[in-house]
Amino acid sequence: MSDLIERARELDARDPLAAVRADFVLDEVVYLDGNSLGALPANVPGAVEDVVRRQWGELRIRSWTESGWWTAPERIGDLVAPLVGAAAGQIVVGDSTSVNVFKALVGAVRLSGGPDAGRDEILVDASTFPTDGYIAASAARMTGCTVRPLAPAEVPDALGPRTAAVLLNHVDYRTGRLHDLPALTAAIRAAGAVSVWDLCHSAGALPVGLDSHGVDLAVGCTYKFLNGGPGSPAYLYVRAGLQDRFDSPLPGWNSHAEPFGMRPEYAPADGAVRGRVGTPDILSMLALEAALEVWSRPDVSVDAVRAKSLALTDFFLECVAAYVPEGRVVTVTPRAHAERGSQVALACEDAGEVMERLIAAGVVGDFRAPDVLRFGFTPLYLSFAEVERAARVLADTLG
Ligand SMILES: Cc1ncc(COP(=O)(O)O)c(C=O)c1O
Ligand SMILES: Nc1c(O)cccc1C(=O)C[C@H](N)C(=O)O
Repeated sequence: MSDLIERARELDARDPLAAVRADFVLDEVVYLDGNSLGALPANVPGAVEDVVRRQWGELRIRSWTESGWWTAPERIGDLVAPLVGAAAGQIVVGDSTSVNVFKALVGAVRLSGGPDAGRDEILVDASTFPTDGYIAASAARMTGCTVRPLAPAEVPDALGPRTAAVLLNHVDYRTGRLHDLPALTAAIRAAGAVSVWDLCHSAGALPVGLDSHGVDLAVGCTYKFLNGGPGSPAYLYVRAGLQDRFDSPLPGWNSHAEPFGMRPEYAPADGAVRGRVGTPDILSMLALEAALEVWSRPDVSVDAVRAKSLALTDFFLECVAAYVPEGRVVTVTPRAHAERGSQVALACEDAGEVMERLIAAGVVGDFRAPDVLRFGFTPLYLSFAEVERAARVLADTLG
Protein backbone atom coordinates (compact mmCIF):
# COMPACT_ATOMS: atom_id res chain seq x y z
CA MET A 1 0.00 0.00 0.00
CA SER A 2 1.38 3.42 -0.87
CA ASP A 3 2.40 5.80 1.89
CA LEU A 4 -0.30 8.22 0.83
CA ILE A 5 -3.07 5.64 1.17
CA GLU A 6 -1.80 4.85 4.65
CA ARG A 7 -1.58 8.56 5.49
CA ALA A 8 -5.16 9.07 4.31
CA ARG A 9 -6.26 6.29 6.64
CA GLU A 10 -4.53 7.92 9.58
CA LEU A 11 -5.94 11.34 8.76
CA ASP A 12 -9.45 9.91 8.52
CA ALA A 13 -9.04 8.06 11.82
CA ARG A 14 -8.13 11.37 13.51
CA ASP A 15 -10.72 13.52 11.70
CA PRO A 16 -13.05 15.15 14.25
CA LEU A 17 -15.64 15.75 11.50
CA ALA A 18 -15.61 12.20 10.11
CA ALA A 19 -18.97 11.30 11.66
CA VAL A 20 -20.75 14.24 9.96
CA ARG A 21 -20.60 12.50 6.58
CA ALA A 22 -23.47 10.24 7.68
CA ASP A 23 -25.72 13.34 7.68
CA PHE A 24 -25.41 13.52 3.87
CA VAL A 25 -26.61 11.38 0.98
CA LEU A 26 -23.49 10.25 -0.87
CA ASP A 27 -22.32 7.29 -2.93
CA GLU A 28 -19.05 5.91 -4.25
CA VAL A 29 -18.44 8.94 -6.47
CA VAL A 30 -15.76 11.30 -5.11
CA TYR A 31 -17.73 14.52 -5.06
CA LEU A 32 -15.44 17.53 -5.38
CA ASP A 33 -18.10 19.91 -6.65
CA GLY A 34 -19.61 21.12 -3.39
CA ASN A 35 -18.39 24.60 -4.35
CA SER A 36 -20.94 24.56 -7.15
CA LEU A 37 -23.77 22.46 -5.69
CA GLY A 38 -23.44 20.99 -2.21
CA ALA A 39 -24.54 17.41 -1.58
CA LEU A 40 -28.00 16.57 -0.23
CA PRO A 41 -28.30 16.63 3.58
CA ALA A 42 -30.11 13.46 4.64
CA ASN A 43 -32.78 15.32 6.66
CA VAL A 44 -33.90 17.56 3.78
CA PRO A 45 -36.26 15.17 1.91
CA GLY A 46 -38.32 14.55 5.07
CA ALA A 47 -38.41 18.24 5.93
CA VAL A 48 -39.54 19.19 2.42
CA GLU A 49 -42.15 16.44 2.44
CA ASP A 50 -43.59 17.93 5.65
CA VAL A 51 -43.63 21.43 4.16
CA VAL A 52 -45.42 20.19 1.06
CA ARG A 53 -47.85 17.64 2.50
CA ARG A 54 -48.73 19.06 5.90
CA GLN A 55 -47.88 22.76 5.88
CA TRP A 56 -49.07 23.41 2.35
CA GLY A 57 -51.38 20.42 1.81
CA GLU A 58 -53.26 20.58 5.11
CA LEU A 59 -52.70 23.95 6.74
CA ARG A 60 -52.65 25.84 3.44
CA ILE A 61 -52.84 29.64 3.98
CA ARG A 62 -52.60 29.22 7.76
CA SER A 63 -48.97 28.20 7.34
CA TRP A 64 -47.92 31.79 6.64
CA THR A 65 -48.33 32.36 10.37
CA GLU A 66 -48.69 28.92 12.00
CA SER A 67 -45.73 27.31 10.22
CA GLY A 68 -43.61 30.46 10.38
CA TRP A 69 -43.49 31.00 6.64
CA TRP A 70 -43.82 34.77 6.85
CA THR A 71 -40.81 35.25 9.09
CA ALA A 72 -38.63 32.57 7.45
CA PRO A 73 -36.31 35.04 5.62
CA GLU A 74 -35.14 36.67 8.86
CA ARG A 75 -35.26 33.48 10.92
CA ILE A 76 -33.05 31.63 8.44
CA GLY A 77 -30.90 34.73 8.05
CA ASP A 78 -30.18 34.40 11.77
CA LEU A 79 -29.04 30.80 11.15
CA VAL A 80 -26.64 31.95 8.42
CA ALA A 81 -25.40 34.87 10.56
CA PRO A 82 -23.07 32.99 12.94
CA LEU A 83 -21.53 31.15 9.99
CA VAL A 84 -20.34 34.46 8.53
CA GLY A 85 -19.55 36.18 11.81
CA ALA A 86 -22.64 38.35 12.02
CA ALA A 87 -24.82 39.08 15.03
CA ALA A 88 -28.52 38.34 14.61
CA GLY A 89 -30.83 40.77 12.83
CA GLN A 90 -28.57 41.73 9.94
CA ILE A 91 -29.15 39.01 7.34
CA VAL A 92 -32.23 38.32 5.28
CA VAL A 93 -32.51 35.25 3.07
CA GLY A 94 -34.20 35.41 -0.32
CA ASP A 95 -33.81 36.01 -4.05
CA SER A 96 -30.72 34.99 -6.00
CA THR A 97 -27.19 36.21 -5.40
CA SER A 98 -27.44 38.29 -8.56
CA VAL A 99 -30.52 40.11 -7.26
CA ASN A 100 -28.84 40.69 -3.91
CA VAL A 101 -25.72 42.04 -5.62
CA PHE A 102 -28.01 44.55 -7.30
CA LYS A 103 -29.72 45.56 -4.05
CA ALA A 104 -26.41 45.80 -2.21
CA LEU A 105 -24.53 47.72 -4.86
CA VAL A 106 -27.18 50.30 -5.66
CA GLY A 107 -27.80 50.56 -1.91
CA ALA A 108 -24.06 51.06 -1.37
CA VAL A 109 -23.82 53.88 -3.91
CA ARG A 110 -26.80 55.57 -2.28
CA LEU A 111 -25.20 55.16 1.17
CA SER A 112 -21.99 56.74 -0.09
CA GLY A 113 -23.83 59.82 -1.30
CA GLY A 114 -23.19 58.84 -4.91
CA PRO A 115 -22.41 61.29 -7.75
CA ASP A 116 -24.11 64.15 -5.87
CA ALA A 117 -21.40 63.82 -3.26
CA GLY A 118 -18.69 63.46 -5.90
CA ARG A 119 -18.60 59.68 -5.51
CA ASP A 120 -19.18 58.36 -9.01
CA GLU A 121 -16.95 55.33 -9.28
CA ILE A 122 -17.60 51.67 -8.43
CA LEU A 123 -14.53 49.46 -8.11
CA VAL A 124 -15.15 45.84 -9.10
CA ASP A 125 -12.99 42.75 -8.88
CA ALA A 126 -11.89 42.25 -12.50
CA SER A 127 -11.83 38.46 -12.23
CA THR A 128 -15.21 38.27 -10.57
CA PHE A 129 -17.80 35.61 -11.30
CA PRO A 130 -19.45 37.20 -14.35
CA THR A 131 -22.87 37.92 -12.86
CA ASP A 132 -21.38 40.39 -10.37
CA GLY A 133 -19.70 42.30 -13.20
CA TYR A 134 -22.86 42.40 -15.31
CA ILE A 135 -24.95 43.63 -12.38
CA ALA A 136 -22.32 46.18 -11.39
CA ALA A 137 -22.35 47.62 -14.91
CA SER A 138 -26.12 48.03 -14.75
CA ALA A 139 -26.03 49.43 -11.21
CA ALA A 140 -23.46 51.96 -12.39
CA ARG A 141 -25.61 53.06 -15.34
CA MET A 142 -28.60 53.47 -13.06
CA THR A 143 -26.78 55.51 -10.43
CA GLY A 144 -24.70 57.71 -12.72
CA CYS A 145 -21.45 55.96 -11.82
CA THR A 146 -18.76 54.26 -13.86
CA VAL A 147 -17.25 50.86 -13.17
CA ARG A 148 -13.53 50.39 -12.79
CA PRO A 149 -12.44 46.73 -12.96
CA LEU A 150 -9.25 45.91 -11.09
CA ALA A 151 -7.53 43.16 -9.10
CA PRO A 152 -8.53 43.19 -5.42
CA ALA A 153 -4.91 43.83 -4.40
CA GLU A 154 -5.00 47.06 -6.45
CA VAL A 155 -8.00 48.41 -4.54
CA PRO A 156 -6.12 50.32 -1.80
CA ASP A 157 -4.22 52.41 -4.36
CA ALA A 158 -7.31 52.99 -6.48
CA LEU A 159 -9.51 54.24 -3.63
CA GLY A 160 -10.14 57.95 -3.43
CA PRO A 161 -12.74 60.66 -2.88
CA ARG A 162 -14.56 59.54 -6.04
CA THR A 163 -15.02 55.96 -4.88
CA ALA A 164 -18.64 55.23 -4.06
CA ALA A 165 -18.62 51.46 -3.58
CA VAL A 166 -16.32 48.48 -3.95
CA LEU A 167 -17.61 45.01 -4.92
CA LEU A 168 -15.22 42.16 -4.17
CA ASN A 169 -15.28 38.38 -3.91
CA HIS A 170 -13.99 36.87 -0.71
CA VAL A 171 -12.77 33.78 -2.62
CA ASP A 172 -12.20 33.84 -6.37
CA TYR A 173 -14.47 31.26 -8.05
CA ARG A 174 -11.86 30.21 -10.59
CA THR A 175 -8.52 30.30 -8.80
CA GLY A 176 -9.70 29.66 -5.25
CA ARG A 177 -7.67 32.65 -4.04
CA LEU A 178 -8.84 34.04 -0.68
CA HIS A 179 -8.71 37.82 -0.64
CA ASP A 180 -7.75 39.88 2.40
CA LEU A 181 -11.20 40.91 3.60
CA PRO A 182 -10.08 42.61 6.84
CA ALA A 183 -7.44 44.83 5.21
CA LEU A 184 -9.47 45.67 2.11
CA THR A 185 -12.59 46.45 4.15
CA ALA A 186 -10.57 48.76 6.40
CA ALA A 187 -9.05 50.56 3.41
CA ILE A 188 -12.49 51.02 1.81
CA ARG A 189 -13.87 52.38 5.07
CA ALA A 190 -10.93 54.79 5.46
CA ALA A 191 -11.63 56.17 1.97
CA GLY A 192 -15.25 56.88 2.93
CA ALA A 193 -16.54 54.32 0.44
CA VAL A 194 -18.91 51.41 1.04
CA SER A 195 -17.80 47.77 0.88
CA VAL A 196 -19.84 44.97 -0.68
CA TRP A 197 -18.48 41.43 -0.39
CA ASP A 198 -19.65 38.37 -2.32
CA LEU A 199 -19.27 35.41 0.04
CA CYS A 200 -20.49 32.67 -2.33
CA HIS A 201 -17.23 30.72 -2.11
CA SER A 202 -16.35 31.36 1.52
CA ALA A 203 -19.54 31.08 3.58
CA GLY A 204 -19.62 27.64 5.19
CA ALA A 205 -16.00 26.97 4.29
CA LEU A 206 -14.00 29.44 6.37
CA PRO A 207 -14.40 32.22 8.96
CA VAL A 208 -15.63 35.48 7.43
CA GLY A 209 -15.98 37.83 10.41
CA LEU A 210 -18.42 40.31 8.86
CA ASP A 211 -19.09 42.20 12.10
CA SER A 212 -15.58 42.13 13.50
CA HIS A 213 -14.06 43.44 10.27
CA GLY A 214 -16.65 46.17 9.79
CA VAL A 215 -18.01 44.97 6.44
CA ASP A 216 -20.81 47.23 5.21
CA LEU A 217 -22.84 44.95 2.95
CA ALA A 218 -22.44 41.35 1.84
CA VAL A 219 -24.25 38.78 -0.27
CA GLY A 220 -23.85 35.09 -0.82
CA CYS A 221 -25.52 31.97 -2.12
CA THR A 222 -26.52 28.96 -0.03
CA TYR A 223 -26.27 26.12 -2.52
CA LYS A 224 -22.50 25.63 -2.30
CA PHE A 225 -20.86 25.05 1.10
CA LEU A 226 -24.19 25.60 2.91
CA ASN A 227 -25.77 22.70 0.98
CA GLY A 228 -29.16 24.39 0.58
CA GLY A 229 -29.99 22.68 -2.73
CA PRO A 230 -30.28 23.75 -6.36
CA GLY A 231 -31.52 27.32 -6.57
CA SER A 232 -31.76 27.72 -2.80
CA PRO A 233 -32.19 31.40 -1.86
CA ALA A 234 -29.25 33.74 -1.39
CA TYR A 235 -28.85 36.29 1.40
CA LEU A 236 -28.13 39.94 2.01
CA TYR A 237 -26.22 41.35 4.99
CA VAL A 238 -26.59 45.01 5.86
CA ARG A 239 -24.48 46.10 8.82
CA ALA A 240 -26.72 47.16 11.74
CA GLY A 241 -25.31 50.69 11.75
CA LEU A 242 -26.35 51.22 8.12
CA GLN A 243 -29.81 49.64 8.19
CA ASP A 244 -31.65 52.90 8.89
CA ARG A 245 -30.10 54.51 5.83
CA PHE A 246 -30.22 51.48 3.52
CA ASP A 247 -32.37 52.52 0.57
CA SER A 248 -33.20 49.38 -1.40
CA PRO A 249 -33.59 49.75 -5.16
CA LEU A 250 -36.19 46.96 -5.00
CA PRO A 251 -38.59 48.14 -2.31
CA GLY A 252 -41.21 45.45 -2.67
CA TRP A 253 -44.16 45.05 -0.36
CA ASN A 254 -42.38 42.46 1.79
CA SER A 255 -39.93 45.15 2.89
CA HIS A 256 -42.69 47.58 3.87
CA ALA A 257 -43.06 48.56 7.53
CA GLU A 258 -46.68 47.43 7.35
CA PRO A 259 -47.01 45.04 4.42
CA PHE A 260 -50.64 44.21 5.06
CA GLY A 261 -51.57 47.88 5.41
CA MET A 262 -51.67 47.83 1.57
CA ARG A 263 -50.80 51.52 1.46
CA PRO A 264 -49.94 53.31 -1.76
CA GLU A 265 -46.98 55.04 -0.09
CA TYR A 266 -43.86 53.08 0.61
CA ALA A 267 -42.45 53.12 4.15
CA PRO A 268 -39.45 50.84 4.72
CA ALA A 269 -39.38 48.34 7.55
CA ASP A 270 -36.62 48.56 10.13
CA GLY A 271 -33.76 46.10 10.29
CA ALA A 272 -32.89 43.24 7.96
CA VAL A 273 -36.51 43.04 6.72
CA ARG A 274 -35.77 46.11 4.64
CA GLY A 275 -33.74 43.88 2.32
CA ARG A 276 -36.75 41.74 1.39
CA VAL A 277 -38.57 42.20 -1.92
CA GLY A 278 -41.56 39.98 -2.66
CA THR A 279 -43.07 36.70 -1.50
CA PRO A 280 -40.34 34.37 -0.24
CA ASP A 281 -39.66 31.11 -2.08
CA ILE A 282 -40.85 28.96 0.79
CA LEU A 283 -40.10 25.47 -0.53
CA SER A 284 -36.45 26.27 -1.25
CA MET A 285 -36.14 28.35 1.86
CA LEU A 286 -37.38 25.66 4.20
CA ALA A 287 -35.17 23.07 2.50
CA LEU A 288 -32.28 25.41 3.31
CA GLU A 289 -33.42 25.72 6.91
CA ALA A 290 -33.25 21.94 7.27
CA ALA A 291 -29.87 21.85 5.53
CA LEU A 292 -28.46 24.32 8.06
CA GLU A 293 -29.28 22.01 10.97
CA VAL A 294 -25.93 20.27 10.58
CA TRP A 295 -24.27 23.43 11.94
CA SER A 296 -25.96 22.95 15.29
CA ARG A 297 -24.15 19.65 15.91
CA PRO A 298 -21.72 20.09 18.81
CA ASP A 299 -18.83 18.74 16.72
CA VAL A 300 -19.43 21.17 13.81
CA SER A 301 -18.03 24.70 13.80
CA VAL A 302 -16.65 27.05 11.17
CA ASP A 303 -13.19 26.74 12.75
CA ALA A 304 -13.28 22.94 12.61
CA VAL A 305 -14.44 23.12 9.00
CA ARG A 306 -11.64 25.53 8.10
CA ALA A 307 -9.00 23.37 9.77
CA LYS A 308 -10.16 20.30 7.85
CA SER A 309 -10.53 22.26 4.62
CA LEU A 310 -6.88 23.32 4.75
CA ALA A 311 -5.80 19.79 5.66
CA LEU A 312 -7.82 18.37 2.73
CA THR A 313 -6.49 20.84 0.18
CA ASP A 314 -2.90 20.45 1.49
CA PHE A 315 -3.23 16.67 1.20
CA PHE A 316 -4.72 16.89 -2.29
CA LEU A 317 -1.83 19.10 -3.44
CA GLU A 318 0.63 16.65 -1.92
CA CYS A 319 -1.03 13.68 -3.66
CA VAL A 320 -1.15 15.54 -6.99
CA ALA A 321 2.56 16.35 -6.67
CA ALA A 322 3.28 12.68 -5.95
CA TYR A 323 1.10 11.14 -8.67
CA VAL A 324 0.93 13.62 -11.55
CA PRO A 325 4.03 14.01 -13.73
CA GLU A 326 5.72 17.36 -13.15
CA GLY A 327 4.61 20.06 -15.58
CA ARG A 328 1.41 18.25 -16.67
CA VAL A 329 -0.73 20.66 -14.61
CA VAL A 330 -0.05 24.05 -13.06
CA THR A 331 -1.41 24.77 -9.60
CA VAL A 332 -3.34 28.02 -9.78
CA THR A 333 -4.57 28.10 -6.18
CA PRO A 334 -2.18 29.81 -3.78
CA ARG A 335 -0.13 27.53 -1.49
CA ALA A 336 -0.31 29.95 1.46
CA HIS A 337 -3.17 29.08 3.78
CA ALA A 338 -3.99 32.77 4.27
CA GLU A 339 -4.64 33.03 0.53
CA ARG A 340 -6.53 29.79 -0.07
CA GLY A 341 -10.26 29.15 -0.04
CA SER A 342 -11.67 25.61 0.01
CA GLN A 343 -10.84 24.62 -3.52
CA VAL A 344 -7.88 23.66 -5.66
CA ALA A 345 -7.63 24.83 -9.25
CA LEU A 346 -5.20 23.12 -11.61
CA ALA A 347 -4.60 24.47 -15.10
CA CYS A 348 -3.83 22.44 -18.20
CA GLU A 349 -4.58 23.07 -21.87
CA ASP A 350 -6.97 20.14 -22.28
CA ALA A 351 -8.83 20.77 -19.00
CA GLY A 352 -12.29 20.43 -20.58
CA GLU A 353 -11.63 16.93 -21.92
CA VAL A 354 -9.71 15.88 -18.82
CA MET A 355 -12.66 16.81 -16.62
CA GLU A 356 -15.06 14.81 -18.81
CA ARG A 357 -12.86 11.72 -18.47
CA LEU A 358 -12.43 12.30 -14.75
CA ILE A 359 -16.17 12.51 -14.18
CA ALA A 360 -16.65 9.31 -16.18
CA ALA A 361 -14.08 7.69 -13.87
CA GLY A 362 -16.10 8.67 -10.77
CA VAL A 363 -14.38 11.86 -9.63
CA VAL A 364 -16.60 14.91 -10.00
CA GLY A 365 -15.03 18.35 -10.18
CA ASP A 366 -15.75 20.98 -12.76
CA PHE A 367 -14.15 22.71 -15.69
CA ARG A 368 -13.96 26.48 -15.79
CA ALA A 369 -13.00 28.09 -19.08
CA PRO A 370 -10.49 28.42 -20.48
CA ASP A 371 -8.19 25.87 -18.84
CA VAL A 372 -9.06 25.20 -15.20
CA LEU A 373 -9.81 21.90 -13.48
CA ARG A 374 -11.63 23.00 -10.35
CA PHE A 375 -11.97 20.84 -7.24
CA GLY A 376 -14.08 21.96 -4.29
CA PHE A 377 -13.56 20.47 -0.84
CA THR A 378 -16.50 20.30 1.55
CA PRO A 379 -15.09 19.26 4.93
CA LEU A 380 -18.47 18.19 6.30
CA TYR A 381 -18.62 15.14 4.05
CA LEU A 382 -15.26 14.48 2.39
CA SER A 383 -12.71 11.97 3.58
CA PHE A 384 -8.97 12.01 3.10
CA ALA A 385 -9.23 8.59 1.45
CA GLU A 386 -11.46 10.15 -1.22
CA VAL A 387 -8.97 12.95 -1.72
CA GLU A 388 -6.13 10.47 -2.27
CA ARG A 389 -8.29 8.46 -4.70
CA ALA A 390 -9.24 11.62 -6.60
CA ALA A 391 -5.59 12.55 -7.13
CA ARG A 392 -4.72 8.98 -8.20
CA VAL A 393 -7.59 8.84 -10.71
CA LEU A 394 -6.67 12.33 -11.92
CA ALA A 395 -3.11 11.16 -12.61
CA ASP A 396 -4.44 8.16 -14.61
CA THR A 397 -6.84 10.42 -16.46
CA LEU A 398 -4.15 12.92 -17.39
CA GLY A 399 -2.19 10.03 -18.94
C1 LIG B 1 -19.10 34.45 -6.72
C2 LIG B 1 -20.45 34.16 -7.29
N1 LIG B 1 -21.39 35.14 -7.32
C3 LIG B 1 -22.60 34.92 -7.83
C4 LIG B 1 -22.95 33.68 -8.34
C5 LIG B 1 -24.28 33.52 -9.02
O1 LIG B 1 -25.30 33.62 -8.17
P1 LIG B 1 -26.82 33.40 -8.53
O2 LIG B 1 -26.90 32.40 -9.65
O3 LIG B 1 -27.36 32.86 -7.24
O4 LIG B 1 -27.41 34.69 -8.89
C6 LIG B 1 -22.03 32.61 -8.29
C7 LIG B 1 -22.34 31.26 -8.78
O5 LIG B 1 -23.31 30.91 -9.35
C8 LIG B 1 -20.75 32.88 -7.77
O6 LIG B 1 -19.82 31.93 -7.76
N1 LIG C 1 -25.36 28.45 -9.79
C1 LIG C 1 -25.08 27.45 -10.65
C2 LIG C 1 -26.08 26.89 -11.44
O1 LIG C 1 -27.34 27.37 -11.34
C3 LIG C 1 -25.78 25.85 -12.34
C4 LIG C 1 -24.48 25.39 -12.39
C5 LIG C 1 -23.47 25.92 -11.62
C6 LIG C 1 -23.76 26.99 -10.79
C7 LIG C 1 -22.73 27.64 -9.99
O2 LIG C 1 -22.95 27.87 -8.85
C8 LIG C 1 -21.48 28.00 -10.59
C9 LIG C 1 -20.57 28.56 -9.53
N2 LIG C 1 -21.03 29.84 -9.02
C10 LIG C 1 -19.15 28.73 -9.95
O3 LIG C 1 -18.39 29.19 -9.14
O4 LIG C 1 -18.78 28.38 -11.04
